[in-house]
Amino acid sequence: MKAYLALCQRIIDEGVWVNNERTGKRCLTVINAELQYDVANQAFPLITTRKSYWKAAIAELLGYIRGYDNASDFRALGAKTWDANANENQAWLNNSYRKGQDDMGRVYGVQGRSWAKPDGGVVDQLGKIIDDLCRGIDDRGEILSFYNPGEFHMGCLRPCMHTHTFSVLDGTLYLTSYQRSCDVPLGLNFNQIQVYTLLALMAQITGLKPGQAYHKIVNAHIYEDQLPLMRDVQLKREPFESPKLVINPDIKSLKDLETWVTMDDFEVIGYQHHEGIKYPFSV
Ligand SMILES: Nc1nc(=O)c2c([nH]1)NC[C@@H]1CN(c3ccc(C(=O)N[C@@H](CCC(=O)O)C(=O)O)cc3)CN21
Ligand SMILES: O=c1ccn([C@H]2C[C@H](O)[C@@H](COP(=O)(O)O)O2)c(=O)[nH]1
Repeated sequence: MKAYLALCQRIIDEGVWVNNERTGKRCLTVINAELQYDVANQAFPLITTRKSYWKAAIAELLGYIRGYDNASDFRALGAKTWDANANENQAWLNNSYRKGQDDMGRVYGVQGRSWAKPDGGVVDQLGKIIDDLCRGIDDRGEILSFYNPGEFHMGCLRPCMHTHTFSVLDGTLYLTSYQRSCDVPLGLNFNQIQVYTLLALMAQITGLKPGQAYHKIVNAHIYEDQLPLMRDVQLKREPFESPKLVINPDIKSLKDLETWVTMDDFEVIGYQHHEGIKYPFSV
């Protein structure tokens, strides 16, 4: 939580204004931020200086794991977060690849579970990683990449958190996650939860011990219409102690995650937080 607040303060102190053509807004921007989450010691990085909708963040992650390409599937799990990108962005609405209401196209989990091979067939990147890790194998290429430039034109948004690399050392699983673009007030609140939970879940289903999760961000920004709320409200508050995330221990495989897991299988204990803040969202 301290690292999150330090990044917000750094953007305010050192950020440079950048015009963003896609959203038509200006962003106060810094380059390069590195966060680390201690999954081994269950230090769940949940924001406490405002109410965080952590279940929606985990629902989003579960949707990526399942390879969802439709905002209605995310809604059914408990995340409304893809509604706007699927249905309100004019460039995507005009795109001939869009298959109708709620379609997100070939984004995130679609690439993670069924990356199209040039000679036909698909690659299930996540399935391969889990098979390897279950056998204690780290081939130094346990990489889950959503970043497929050849198919950007077939999706509503390029992935922001685009690559997750898993590593095993002495029976302990590590995760390094890379993010090219980060909406710090809204997106990072979710992305921190997702990086932590992805490592915790992968360790649980592969029988490895969870270690550290390293989160590397390139462009970290605050949109101009979010700045007053961040500077004058959220950053004036004192953080509370980190809560704990409890994951149902019956989740033991990728199949479990794909079939019966719901948000009821996740619980947060001891979440003390300040009042909610509604940040503007840019489509
Ligand atoms: N501009 C922008 N920022 C993002 O963070 C973002 C995108 N676009 N597009 C793709 C996904 C969708 N994500 C989102 C979308 C919405 C919220 C959001 O509105 N969060 C609110 C309420 C959440 C709820 O009620 O469930 C929040 O206060 O955190 C968060 C992340 C992250 N991504
Ligand atoms: O997981 C996510 C997904 C998206 N974001 C933010 C980062 C940017 O503000 C927008 C994406 O815009 P681009 O023009 O494609 O960079 O969404 C995030 O923070 N986390």
